[in-house]
Formats: sequence, structure tokens, C-alpha cells
Amino acid sequence: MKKIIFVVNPISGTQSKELILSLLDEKIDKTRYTWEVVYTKRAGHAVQIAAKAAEEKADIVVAIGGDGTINEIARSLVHTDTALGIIPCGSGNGLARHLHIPLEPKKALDILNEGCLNVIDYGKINNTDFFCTCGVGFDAFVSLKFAHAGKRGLLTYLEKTLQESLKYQPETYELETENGVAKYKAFLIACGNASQYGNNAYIAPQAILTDGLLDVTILEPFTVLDVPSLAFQLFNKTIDQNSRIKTFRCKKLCIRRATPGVVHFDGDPMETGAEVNIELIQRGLHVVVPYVEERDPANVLQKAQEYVNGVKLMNEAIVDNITDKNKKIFKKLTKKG
Ligand SMILES: Nc1ncnc2c1ncn2[C@@H]1O[C@H](COP(=O)(O)OP(=O)(O)OP(=O)(O)O)[C@@H](O)[C@H]1O
Repeated sequence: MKKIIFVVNPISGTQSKELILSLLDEKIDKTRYTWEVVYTKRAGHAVQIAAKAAEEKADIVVAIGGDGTINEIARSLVHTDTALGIIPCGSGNGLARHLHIPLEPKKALDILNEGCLNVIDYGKINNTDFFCTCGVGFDAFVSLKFAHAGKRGLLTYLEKTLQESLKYQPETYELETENGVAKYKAFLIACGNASQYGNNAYIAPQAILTDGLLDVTILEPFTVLDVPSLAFQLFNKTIDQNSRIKTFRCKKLCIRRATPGVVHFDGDPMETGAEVNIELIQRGLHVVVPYVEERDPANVLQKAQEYVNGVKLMNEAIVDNITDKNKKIFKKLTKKG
């Protein structure tokens, strides 16, 4: 009998976790698995739960949450024989999407019964592990705003992105890799182990989870005229073709900036000094993934649907943002009048 520990983050995303848990009895193969469900009680708790599970030789620890929950669990599972499983339940679900794990809970549970094991890379940013993406600049700044927003979900994320993008000023960074040193003025520098932030926003579209390399994407300063093509290419997996983007691959990267500041790892913010050291460790984490044959057909349909949903949500967020601003302007004008 194999042992699964389900770790539920009650605050991740906006989906009902109870609905997912009610499916376990029906979906999990009882002839092969026994299981236990543990709720996290606070940020960081999943690190301890997963460490204990690995110590007790559990076979799989399943994250019922988003990339932050996965990060906490996976940190304790690297270089052990305990595998990570994922029932995507976050706001962005970047790693799950990269691995073609279905977002529908019933189908994601099927993967635990029918999937196979892969061993993927992970990274470290100033010695903190990340599994999907990390970076400095605008995306790190938004992760800080999102962490303090008091609510989660894609709409909150878009709202924060739109609010902050108007004010954010690019910084100058010195980048050192095994291939040399270069300076860039940049809006953001993203480092991908996986290809996307989540929500199919492909910031490092060519990233491969098993190649031992970081995919670095530098977004240089841009004008408002560049925004439509940048947004389109971000979701279309072609942002590396934009003239405002520079990309390269490396094993290690040192980013030096003028002052200490915030970075993000898997979407969570962290304050660091002016020097940020990032490296990639090859093949350190076992993950339960779908068999290759199961990935493609569903995935094309899923992606088309999600692309349409993403564009729709972005439109709604932009309209809400404009409506909100107009209301404020109208209020001011009527007060003055
Ligand atoms: N019980 C808890 N109470 C408060 N915070 C928690 C609890 N359990 C975990 N957390 C924190 O919640 C944060 C958000 O979780 P997670 O990243 O999984 O969801 P998300 O941000 O909605 O999804 P995604 O990362 O996919 O966008 C994590 O950084 C984690 O530290």
C-alpha cells in the first residue's frame, strides 16, 4: 500500500477545497493507496507537514493549493524519494499548468492513480528554493502588493498589476553569469525554471523543467504603445520575439542593483539585499505527472478555453478599473461643483 498525504491550503485561490476533499473517497484507488488530509494553519506550515511526511517515507505529498503551497511542500521533498502531487487550487497554478496537470479536480485526482513520476529541476534565489519562476522588478513589486491585498484570485492579481504598472519605474541592474557581465535598464527580470507565472502568462516560453538551465527574460523599458503586443505575446507563448525583450540561458545568475529591495519566488515576495544570487539545481524533485499520451489533446482544448477566459477576464478587469477611475473623477468633479 502506498501512502498519500493531502495538504490543503484553505486560503489559496478561490475554489472550494471541501468539494475536492469530498471526491477523494470516490476517485482514489483504495486497493493501492491509503491517505490522510492535513490543513495548513498558517503560512510556512506546509514546509513542516511535508518534512514530516518525507521523514515517515510517505510516497506522495499532494498540494491542494497554488504555487506558494507547492513551494512550501516541495522545499521539504527535494532530494527525497517522496513525490509531489498537485491538485491545482491556486490563483495562477503555474507549475501545474506547465506540467499539464488538469485544473479540473476530478481529472487531477485521476493523475494520482494513472500518472507517472518525473524528476524535475528547481532553483534557489538567495538560498530560498523556487520551482516555477522567480525574479526582480515589477513582478516582484506586484507580488508584494498581492500578498497585502487581503484577497486572492486572478482578478485581484490583474487589478494590482494594472494599478501598479502606471506608477512603476524601471531600474538598472548588473547581471553576471558564467558567460560574463552586462548592464540592463529593466522593468523586470524573470528567471524561469518553468515557462509561466501562472494563468498561462508565459514569461519564459522556452523553459524546460529538466534541462538544468535558468531561462532569463529581461523586459526593457517600454511605452504604452508596446503594451498590446507585449500582453498578446505573453499569453501567446511568443514574448521572447518582442523587441523590448532580451533572453538568455544560464546555470547561475548574480543580479546587482543599486539598493536592497523585494524579489519574488513562485509569486511570493521576499526582501533581499542589493545582490541577488540565483542558481538552478538539476533533477531534484519527484513529481506525479500525466503520461505523455494523455497530455496533448485535452491540453489544446484546455489552453484555447483558458486563453479565451484570460482575455475575457483581462477585459473585465480593465473595464472595472476604468469605471472605478471614472467614478472617482466624477465624484471629485461633483464635489467641486
Ligand atoms: N492556513 C494558512 N493561513 C494563511 N496563509 C497560509 C495558510 N496556509 C498557507 N498559507 C500561505 O498562503 C499563500 C498563498 O498560497 P498559494 O500560493 O498556494 O495560493 P495562491 O497565491 O492563491 O495561488 P498561486 O500561487 O498559484 O497564484 C502561501 O504563500 C502560503 O504561505
